Amino acid sequence: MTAPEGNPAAGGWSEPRATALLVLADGTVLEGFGLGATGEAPGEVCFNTAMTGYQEILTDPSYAGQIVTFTFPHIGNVGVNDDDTETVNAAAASGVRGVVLHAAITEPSNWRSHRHFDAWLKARNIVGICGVDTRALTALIRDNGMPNALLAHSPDGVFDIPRLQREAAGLPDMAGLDLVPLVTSAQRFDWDETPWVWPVGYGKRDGAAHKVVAIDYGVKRNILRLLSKAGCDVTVVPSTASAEEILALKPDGIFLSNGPGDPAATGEYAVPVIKELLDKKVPTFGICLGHQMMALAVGGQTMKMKQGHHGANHPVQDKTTGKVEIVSMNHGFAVDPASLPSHAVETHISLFDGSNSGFALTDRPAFSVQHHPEASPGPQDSHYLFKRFVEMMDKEKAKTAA
Ligand SMILES: NC(=O)CC[C@H](N)C(=O)O
Repeated sequence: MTAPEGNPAAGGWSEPRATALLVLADGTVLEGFGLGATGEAPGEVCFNTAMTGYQEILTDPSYAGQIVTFTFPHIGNVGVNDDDTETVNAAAASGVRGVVLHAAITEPSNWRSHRHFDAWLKARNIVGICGVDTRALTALIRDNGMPNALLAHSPDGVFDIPRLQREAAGLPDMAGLDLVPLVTSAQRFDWDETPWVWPVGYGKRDGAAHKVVAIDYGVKRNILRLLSKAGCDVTVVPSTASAEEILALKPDGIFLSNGPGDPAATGEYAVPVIKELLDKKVPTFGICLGHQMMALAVGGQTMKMKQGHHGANHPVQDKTTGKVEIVSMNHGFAVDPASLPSHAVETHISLFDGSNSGFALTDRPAFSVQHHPEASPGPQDSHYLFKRFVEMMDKEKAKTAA
């Protein structure tokens, strides 16, 4: 345990007392200092290598059921603001369960900051720990995979360690977990009557708007923003919407969102709907979980990754153009490219490990990517994919008009 400088909870350098523990499923206990909400948070521990964007990461509903370890040591020092939250659905306020930091949170120093990061974590009920050797924890995840853990924060420093170890060992595996119900919207939002409708005129192209139905498996705000900016009228429907309900909205295109958990666990309700929509040849674009579910819908398979991809500087190659893009990634499952049928052509690959990062159908207007083209970790290399989706809808519309 490293006593973080300036942390009042540390009790000075001489006798720091742990006020938080990260208890891994194998019984390993990492001691540190509590921050954010108090209490106990169960989850799968992953690491994220991004140096910026902690607010976007911690409000991305795809992290539901997970505890995020930041490899970057200083997190929280630019505070939090009201604009960068990725959660759209208020009910999904605490997708992520916990946060593991190296250094203590400092006073915010940024002109955009509205709030102290620690107060924000508390308000969103996210349990946190700092003072952890996050390099060692990351190396452990790299070598052994993402472990389940209980993150306990108790300001009085009293912990029942054997119970925490027992409970951590008994947590369910992420593989097989459908976490979409935790984060999806509860009902369909009518285009004209919902605050989710992006204001008319917000970055829209003149005329020629496409009506896009976005299926919300835990959608990120910036995806809706960029769809809107690319010229789409967006209606958000819950993950349980039927193909019939969706088709009744007469969409020019379908968007399949990102989301948490195991894509294969959504096979009962989401995948058959996607299959039906694809069979109707409605132009379709999927991101991350949406990409994985689209692969399942065409008969492909997904698999659990060992350490997953969570970061903001992953190189991906667009095989259709040869171009390399620097992208944000956040996934613990991946599409097995060998399982894809012959009418699904791999379009993108991760240059870190060669894993699949996108495919397109050759017999239907549909494509999807594993990475996050909406994210802007500095580079905005993948924003062109929204344009590609709009051009696909333009083409399909021209076909039906002809
Ligand atoms: N960002 C996402 O949509 C994540 C997809 C899926 N839950 C995974 O971990 O692979």
